[in-house]
Amino acid sequence: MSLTQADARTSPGAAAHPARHGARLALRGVRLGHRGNAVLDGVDLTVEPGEVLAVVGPSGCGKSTLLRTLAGLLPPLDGVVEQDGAPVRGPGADRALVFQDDALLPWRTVRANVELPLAVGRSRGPSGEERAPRPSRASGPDGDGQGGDGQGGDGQGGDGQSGDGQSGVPGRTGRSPVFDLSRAARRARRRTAAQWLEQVGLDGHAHKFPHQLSGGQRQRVQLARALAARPRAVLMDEPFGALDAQTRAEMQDLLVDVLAGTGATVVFVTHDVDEALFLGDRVALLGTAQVVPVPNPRDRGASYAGLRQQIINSL
Ligand SMILES: Nc1ncnc2c1ncn2[C@@H]1O[C@H](COP(=O)(O)OP(=O)(O)OP(=O)(O)O)[C@@H](O)[C@H]1O
Repeated sequence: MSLTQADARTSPGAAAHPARHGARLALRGVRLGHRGNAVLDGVDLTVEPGEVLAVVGPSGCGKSTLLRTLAGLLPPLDGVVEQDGAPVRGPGADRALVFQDDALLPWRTVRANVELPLAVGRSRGPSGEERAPRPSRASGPDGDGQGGDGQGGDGQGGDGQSGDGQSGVPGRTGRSPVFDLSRAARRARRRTAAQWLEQVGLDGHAHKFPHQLSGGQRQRVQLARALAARPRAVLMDEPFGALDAQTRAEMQDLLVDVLAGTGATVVFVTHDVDEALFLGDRVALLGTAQVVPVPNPRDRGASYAGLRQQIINSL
């Protein structure tokens, strides 16, 4: 199974954001599975930067296993998993995961959930010291996502109600540069989260808790959280599988919108053939070890009777 270079016209945001490109993900001769039991063998698959690869296949064929292997959560039983030519040896902030299951932290507000990867992804210098956050760019969510990365320590409340959460940091009367940077970073995180929540149509919901949202709204929060830290790859495991048809279509459109400009590479597992044909530049059919290109990705007007049947036959 192999993928070749994606059509540049269909790479989401590639032209709009040439400096921030997606990761190239590759599986080379990979045998993957759980506890020594292979689910798929001899997998050779390359996902090009900025490409959306939809993955379909019969239940139990290994779609989630493939995604977890790409994420670095599951080591391959054999072969090599690479990101930009370097072996993937574990999970990384560069690769965000979005699941069907509600993976939001129920005790954190919507905004605190979106801030989470920014806080976790704090940057440290070679000797472990906190580093200054990079200056934020005011050009929208994509512009300053890293601005909030510089510092963590927002506590579990995560809503700015808690302290800086950094031991040994001087108080207000004795501010050190570290303290000031931390405050700036916290503001940047909050600003980034607010921008992403606006981007996914949830401004006004920032202070709610996940249980106060609908299923579609919770998926929007997951999307905002996944993209807030500007990952170079987004790995999505049936993210819209539990939604009704109309909400699902809205989420597909939203996904296309929010990916535009990020340049992120996307691997999108789905059971829905039409979803795969709408979102994917290509569709990987795990059941038959084929990868088929989609002529007009993300075009609601496109219809592919033959291709659709080929995919259905592979399931
Ligand atoms: N944690 C695990 N430990 C052992 N075996 C597992 C584990 N997770 C999945 N498997 C097995 O690996 C195989 C592939 O599972 P996987 O979840 O990747 O399939 P899938 O294609 O995503 O299925 P579905 O479409 O039903 O979600 C199955 O036989 C499953 O039983």
